[in-house]
Amino acid sequence: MRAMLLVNPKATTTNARTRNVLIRALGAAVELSVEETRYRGHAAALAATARSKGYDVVAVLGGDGTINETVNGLLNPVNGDEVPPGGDPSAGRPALIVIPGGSANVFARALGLPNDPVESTGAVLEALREDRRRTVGLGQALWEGQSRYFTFCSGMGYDAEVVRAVEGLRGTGRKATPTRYVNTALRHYLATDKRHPAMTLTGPGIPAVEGLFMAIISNTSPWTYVGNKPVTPTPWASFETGLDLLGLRRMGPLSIAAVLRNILTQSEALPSGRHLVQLHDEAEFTLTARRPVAFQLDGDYLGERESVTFRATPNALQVLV
Ligand SMILES: Nc1ncnc2c1ncn2[C@@H]1O[C@H](COP(=O)(O)OP(=O)(O)OP(=O)(O)O)[C@@H](O)[C@H]1O
Repeated sequence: MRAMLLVNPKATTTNARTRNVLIRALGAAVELSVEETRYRGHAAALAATARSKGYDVVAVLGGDGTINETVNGLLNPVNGDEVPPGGDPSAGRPALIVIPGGSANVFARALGLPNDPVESTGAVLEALREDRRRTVGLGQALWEGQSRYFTFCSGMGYDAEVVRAVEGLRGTGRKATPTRYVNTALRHYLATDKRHPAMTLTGPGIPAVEGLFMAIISNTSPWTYVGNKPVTPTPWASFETGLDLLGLRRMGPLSIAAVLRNILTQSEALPSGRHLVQLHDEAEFTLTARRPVAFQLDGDYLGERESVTFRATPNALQVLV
């Protein structure tokens, strides 16, 4: 079995020691080549190369950003590999292995891996030995002629504004800790527009909903973690179903407090409230906005957008887990 290991040396919790442990362990199990990512977007290019060269596995040591790039590289179409009708699209792509080396590691943890690179290495070695694969669906966001896949979530509105603010802080050298996210979210709540909702939700077979301030789009649950605590605004979302959505039509302190109480304390029940909009297991929907609204995907800020379509991509990848 041929595997390419992609290491982001700049990811928050990746260091030379875990990198070496992983290289030794994986190298004993498969024919391994190792690549370090050198710049933003490099993981996507390397993963696309691994796919076109017929590698069986692409392993990633890094955070959710590097995993997102890798997945997008793996899903790039390669000439002549169209899936026959009824075929399994995941079968023609290298399988994915993830080892958490970032700050939040939501994708790895949502797959059930321990949030520790050495322990996760043990778990994926066992999966390799037993050829234990899970086929997962992905989300896809499409806007202005562009598209990008996401592994766990996307969002428009307040949560994307918080992602943008944290990215700004990281640009000044500060790390993205859970405390920094929470503090930034609290501070930014005072600044965000709580009076003029901009978004409308539409989709095939979905009654149009106007007046949304923010929307969380999920491909799995949890949406994120605060430390070890899962945060579950869309508790029914899963890698095996279509996309879920939680939209907010009010941003007042009481409405927000009720949502926070729900999503921090309940893990299985849907958040309740008349100001909430919920979708479960949908194939496609679109958010349009009457002014540009902040947009994020797998925790990566992608600018302000006026219309984004979200689409489920079933059976996109096999993950060794
Ligand atoms: N050598 C590099 N120098 C600078 N940036 C890099 C390099 N390699 C990859 N990147 C970029 O770093 C970004 C963040 O990396 P990654 O997601 O792996 O770690 P993280 O930010 O610590 O984790 P998380 O996404 O969980 O917060 C990625 O989007 C990737 O494009």
